[in-house]
Order: sequence, then C-alpha cells, then structure tokens
Amino acid sequence: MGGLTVNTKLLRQILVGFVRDEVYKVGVRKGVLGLSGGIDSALVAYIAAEALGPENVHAYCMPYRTSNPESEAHARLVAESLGINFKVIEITPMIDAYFTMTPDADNMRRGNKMARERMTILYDHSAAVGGLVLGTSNKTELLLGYGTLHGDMASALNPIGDIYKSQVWALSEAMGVPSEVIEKKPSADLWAGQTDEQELGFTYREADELLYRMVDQRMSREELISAGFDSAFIDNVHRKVQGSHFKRRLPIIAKVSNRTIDRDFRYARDWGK
Ligand SMILES: Nc1ncnc2c1ncn2[C@@H]1O[C@H](COP(=O)(O)OP(=O)(O)OC[C@H]2O[C@@H]([n+]3cccc(C(=O)O)c3)[C@H](O)[C@@H]2O)[C@@H](O)[C@H]1O
Ligand SMILES: Nc1ncnc2c1ncn2[C@@H]1O[C@H](COP(=O)(O)OP(=O)(O)OP(=O)(O)O)[C@@H](O)[C@H]1O
Ligand SMILES: [Mg+2]
Repeated sequence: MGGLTVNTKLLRQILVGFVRDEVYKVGVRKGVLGLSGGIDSALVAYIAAEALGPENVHAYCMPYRTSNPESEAHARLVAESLGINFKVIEITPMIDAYFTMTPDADNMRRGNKMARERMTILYDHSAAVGGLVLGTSNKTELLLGYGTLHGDMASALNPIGDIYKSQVWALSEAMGVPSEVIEKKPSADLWAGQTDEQELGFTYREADELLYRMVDQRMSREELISAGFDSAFIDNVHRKVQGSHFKRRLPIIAKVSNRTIDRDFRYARDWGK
C-alpha cells in the first residue's frame, strides 16, 4: 500500500484470507460481531461473510434506549444485504440496573459500561454458537485510544486494525457496503447528534494524514511542521497516541520468576499450530 491510497482488490483478498485462516486455525468456522449500523462493523461483516460464508457470521445489534433508531435500521440493512444471522439484544435493562447504584455517573462512564456490556454478550454468544469474536477497531481509533479497553477493543482477531479510517471508507465502497452507512458521520451513538469527529476535535481524514506520517513514516515533529501540519494539532494527536499506549498492550505483570508471561514466556498466538 502506498500512502493512504489502497489497492482495494488486494486489501480485500488479504483481509478475507486473514479471517478465514485465523478462524479455521482455532478449529471453528464461525465469527460473531457487534453490528452497530456504523461503517467499521459493516465492513467487518462484509469481510467475514466473504471469508466464512454468510451462514457462519452472527451479528448482534445491541441498542441502548438512547441509541438512534436509524442505527438499528442500518445494521439490519447490512445483515439483510449479506444474508448473515442477525439478532437484536437490548442492553437497556442491564445498563440501567447497574447505574441505579450510581445515578450521577457521567456520559463517559455510561458509554464505557455499554461497550463492556456488549463485549460480555458477544463473548457469551461466541461460546453459544462456537465461534470467535471479530474486532472492529480501525487503526485510527486504536492509535488515538478512541475505544473502550476491554469493551469494543476486545476481540479474538481484528481484520481492520491496520487500516486507517480513510482506508475503511475506500474498502467499504469497493466491497459494496450500503451508501447510507458509508456516508453518515462516524458516531459512538451515545446521545442524539454525537459524532466522533466532534468529540475528538478534528476530522478522521486530518488525523489519518498526520498519523500516517507520524507512525508509518516515523516523521519527527520538525519534519511534520515542515510538511505543513500545525504544531498544536501534532502535539494533541501525539499526546493521544502516547497517552493511550496502555490500551494497546497486555497488562503488565510483576516479575518475580525467571519466566514471566509476556516477557520471557512469549510465543506467537497460534504457538506453532
Ligand atoms: N496508564 C494506564 N495504564 C493502565 N490503565 C490505565 C491507564 N490510564 C488509565 N487506565 C485505565 O483505563 C481506563 C480508561 O480507559 P477506557 O475505559 O478505555 O476509557 P476512556 O479512554 O476514558 O474513554 C474511552 C474513549 O473512547 C471513546 N469510545 C469508546 C467506545 C466506543 C467508541 C466509538 O467510537 O464507538 C468510542 C469514548 O467516547 C471515549 O472518548 C481508566 O478508567 C483506568 O481504569
Ligand atoms: N448498538 C450497537 N450494537 C452492536 N454493536 C455495537 C453497537 N454500538 C457499538 N457497537 C460495537 O462497537 C464498535 C465500536 O463502535 P464504533 O462507533 O467505533 O464503530 P462503528 O459504529 O462500526 O463505525 P463508526 O465509527 O463509523 O460509527 C462497533 O463497530 C460495534 O462492533
Ligand atoms: Mg458507531
């Protein structure tokens, strides 16, 4: 891939092959995912349906009472276009039961709790159907830490974690994701009118241009400024990437033996299978 421009045909082939190989390697044939009506999960559903066959993909739409009804309609549209299994599971009773204990909790705590509630439902259903949880976090979100640790960031495998949001848009178009899903503004859908870009304070396209140069091309702050990026924007994004690094690593373990998990006891995940 050159820059942020992608060869969608090749990328599609790689990501479809990745899902098929990594699921089959474990000895199962199914994938489960949270289908929100947004583009990231829609694209993963398209990739998974091609990799595993639509009958082997189980999508769950898990609205809260404040979720936009359009989100569920878009999730249903994606599921019906692909012919994958689709179920709606309301999370309102679980979330509201929990927050009766702390009614003053802010939107951030509530949103993170919702993301973790959805995670527990997906893992339970992965056991019920005999499949793996497919991740839907893209590279932009992962680098910015814009996701809930052990919530929507939790998965067995993630086909889109190395592609930026701009590349998600390009691949989604090439794979035939419905245009209404591609064209709408990315949103965590926690309250009416919420958008990611509003919360972050910059657009994904702006972030991708900077992150690509900062991370993939390892450009220094000086080089980025010479390339025309605003210094406050560079510092803001850099702070987000550095401040969320803990989300991209396993928890650290106090080392008291000579073979500590993840430090000395390290094997690839498939461990030679
Ligand atoms: N240095 C450190 N090392 C290890 N752990 C550390 C830590 N600093 C905080 N923590 C822990 O991490 C927690 C904070 O991380 P976390 O719980 O992930 O939550 P946090 O990063 O505070 O918030 C999640 C962000 O992602 C956004 N989000 C979430 C879910 C979905 C979407 C969407 O687009 O759909 C967006 C959400 O709007 C918010 O901006 C703290 O409460 C603390 O327990
Ligand atoms: N109402 C929901 N039902 C099912 N899954 C959800 C719901 N809300 C969020 N999720 C899960 O959490 C993930 C993170 O949400 P996020 O908003 O980042 O992605 P998206 O909705 O797929 O795309 P976009 O970022 O463009 O809105 C989703 O991809 C999905 O797997
Ligand atoms: Mg969304």
